[in-house]
Amino acid sequence: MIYLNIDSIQKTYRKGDFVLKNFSLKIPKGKIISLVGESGSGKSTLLRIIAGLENRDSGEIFLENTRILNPKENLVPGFEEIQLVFQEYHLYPKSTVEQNISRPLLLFEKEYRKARVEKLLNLLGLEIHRDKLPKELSGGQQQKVAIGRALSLEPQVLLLDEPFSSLDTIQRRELIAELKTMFDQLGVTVIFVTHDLDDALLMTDHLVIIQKGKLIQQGGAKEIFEKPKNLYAAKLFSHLNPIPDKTRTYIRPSDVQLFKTSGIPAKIMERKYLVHYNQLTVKLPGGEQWLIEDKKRIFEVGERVFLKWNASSEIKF
Ligand SMILES: Nc1ncnc2c1ncn2[C@@H]1O[C@H](COP(=O)(O)OP(=O)(O)OP(=O)(O)O)[C@@H](O)[C@H]1O
Repeated sequence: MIYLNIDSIQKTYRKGDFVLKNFSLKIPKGKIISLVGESGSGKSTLLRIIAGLENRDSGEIFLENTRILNPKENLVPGFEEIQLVFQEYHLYPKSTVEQNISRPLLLFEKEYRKARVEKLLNLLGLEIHRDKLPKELSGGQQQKVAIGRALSLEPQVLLLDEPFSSLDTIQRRELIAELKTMFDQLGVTVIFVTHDLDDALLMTDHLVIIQKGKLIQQGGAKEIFEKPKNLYAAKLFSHLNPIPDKTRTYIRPSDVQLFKTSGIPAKIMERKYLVHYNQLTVKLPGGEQWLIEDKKRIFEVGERVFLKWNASSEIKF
């Protein structure tokens, strides 16, 4: 059943310059999706519109049967049921972790407030930090507090706008894995915005790809990897080598095999030691440069190699 219904949203900041174009997305209750797109593609604008914090030019947002009002229609913009978390934590610097999380609950009964804060401290693994000030926490811990505060009001929808981009890779990956488990336990519906596909996939396998304000493709990661709708969606997953003499046809570096004796000849121009393979830049007879993966790490710069691939791995648009 559709829970969050984003229907034909259009948005311009300047006349004629569409930031969101006819954007529609239907999300079931409790689903976690990752919204992926490059900088400037309209992701933050979309989240602010969903949260009722930004006016849309046309289109509607419904949370079940409740229409999300534009800020201009609402005395106090925003909705308790939909919480937005940004990269900047905006914690109260002179309040402890516990106080930061319980702050939105000031008008609630003491018993409820206490129980809710305990639950979140526990779920977020922050009990031992409860009396610390934000400046005594790591970036990841501070972001957990911000998420705890956003969750204190028991929102139905949590919108995460690149909240982990200031953290280092290891911190970020651990936090995403932890939070994903927590979101599943709470049954909260989540839209996670990122431009990093690895982060997106750690959170969920369900991707929504946005390009220049338009929804390009959505679905499971495997499905999009195997059948990308356009070059942009395909390139999110890996580099693409254009196949000479075949228009708009590409091959992924991971799908090219390297041989010492037969295949398409190429010369190794550059070699980079990456975590899982050596990345080779090779030059084809026509002068095209391709990226190739040498998984056995056996080829040297200057050597000649021969390339082969399965026609079924070619990607055509
Ligand atoms: N308040 C604003 N006034 C005018 N233009 C804006 C405003 N906010 C965003 N824009 C423009 O709208 C476009 C989309 O911006 P938005 O921040 O939504 O993209 P994004 O995908 O979230 O980018 P990023 O990943 O860099 O945060 C950009 O061209 C941006 O310059």
